[in-house]
Amino acid sequence: MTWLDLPDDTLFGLDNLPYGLFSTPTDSRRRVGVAVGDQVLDLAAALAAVGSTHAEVVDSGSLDGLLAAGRPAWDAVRAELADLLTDPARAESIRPLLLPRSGVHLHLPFTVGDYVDFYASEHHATNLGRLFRPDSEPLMPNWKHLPVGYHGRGGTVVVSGTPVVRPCGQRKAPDEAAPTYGPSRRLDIEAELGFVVGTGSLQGTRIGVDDLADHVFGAVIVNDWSARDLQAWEYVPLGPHLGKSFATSISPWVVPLAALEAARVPLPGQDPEPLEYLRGREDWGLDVELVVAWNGEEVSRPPYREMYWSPAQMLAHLTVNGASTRSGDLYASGTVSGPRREQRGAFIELTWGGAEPVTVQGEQRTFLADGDEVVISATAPGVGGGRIGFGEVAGTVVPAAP
Ligand SMILES: O=C(O)/C=C/C(=O)CC(=O)CC(=O)O
Ligand SMILES: [Ca+2]
Ligand SMILES: [Mg+2]
Repeated sequence: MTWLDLPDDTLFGLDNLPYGLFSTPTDSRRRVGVAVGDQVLDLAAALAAVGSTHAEVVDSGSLDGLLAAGRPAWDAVRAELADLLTDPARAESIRPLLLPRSGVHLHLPFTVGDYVDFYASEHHATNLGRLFRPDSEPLMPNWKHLPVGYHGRGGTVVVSGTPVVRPCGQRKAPDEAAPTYGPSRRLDIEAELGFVVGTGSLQGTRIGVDDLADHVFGAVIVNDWSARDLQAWEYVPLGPHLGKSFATSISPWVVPLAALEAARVPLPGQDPEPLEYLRGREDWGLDVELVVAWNGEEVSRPPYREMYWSPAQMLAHLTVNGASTRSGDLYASGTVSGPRREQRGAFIELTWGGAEPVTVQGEQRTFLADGDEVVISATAPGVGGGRIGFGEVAGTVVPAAP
């Protein structure tokens, strides 16, 4: 029991305790915070107040220090947090270190290293295959043998709330004779989960499929903004490039892996059986439900539990060739889509390439217009039987640069 006055149905109870980076209007220092109820706890100050040896590691102006500190430190800090929020003797010293969340500004919580995006939803991959390659089998022959992915652009990962400038580039519709240059006419979203690497791995080594917990610190919601017209023209034969590299938004709270234990579910099933290096004890999926709101109206609920490849398989595959990983690396699942239309995590699927508009605030819509706002939120079962929240990742489209 906590001495805090938390509503029973809070998505930010003691079973969650996600980490972020905040400043306030009167104090511009960037401080690591922990979301609890509708408040944020100044973590370094709280750990210092209880004489924790970990106070310094979280006092570096970002989550970088804690990420690099490794699993024993992550577990210890979480245990200390649970202790100081439940021990009534701590209430007096900790209470002043809690601020209303509504009054703080949230920043990109860690320095993003390398960014990889997978393609782990069978439903999404099948839909996109049909839309992009109508004359071929929707799934390529490799798709059920390895988690398909590509290396993205870590430097353009931004925190929720950052405006997204409509990208320009080469576009060529199938009925056009030649490409033209200009603002994307088919700007889209991709609702995904992202996994944050805390402890990296050396070049020439690999991370085993059972070793996820030694490396992954936690998870965020990702919106992988995608310009479908740029993508369709540029992607053969090397894959996603400028159509996806202009902005990728993440939610400001990193939900620790420990908070997701009650959300673990078996994978929907893999056939054929994957190769040995992709088979392990950690082959769980996650029962995370995403909600996509377009200009304030819910348009879809992508279910993460439907994902074909597990977070552990994606990490094992990412390093199986000996590629190193670094603290702050981010790998995303790929668009989360379920079998039903209202479970699709990208508008290109939801509107079937623009042919079947959806009604948003009374208007028939296909791709994103300037001024549109997309908010993706997510929740999961919590350890205590309730639910935990990831918060949200929001972004508003602003007109292309002149
Ligand atoms: O199938 C294609 O050519 C394209 C696929 C995507 O755009 C999806 C992607 O970036 C990975 C994902 O988010 O699932
Ligand atoms: Ca993507
Ligand atoms: Mg709860």
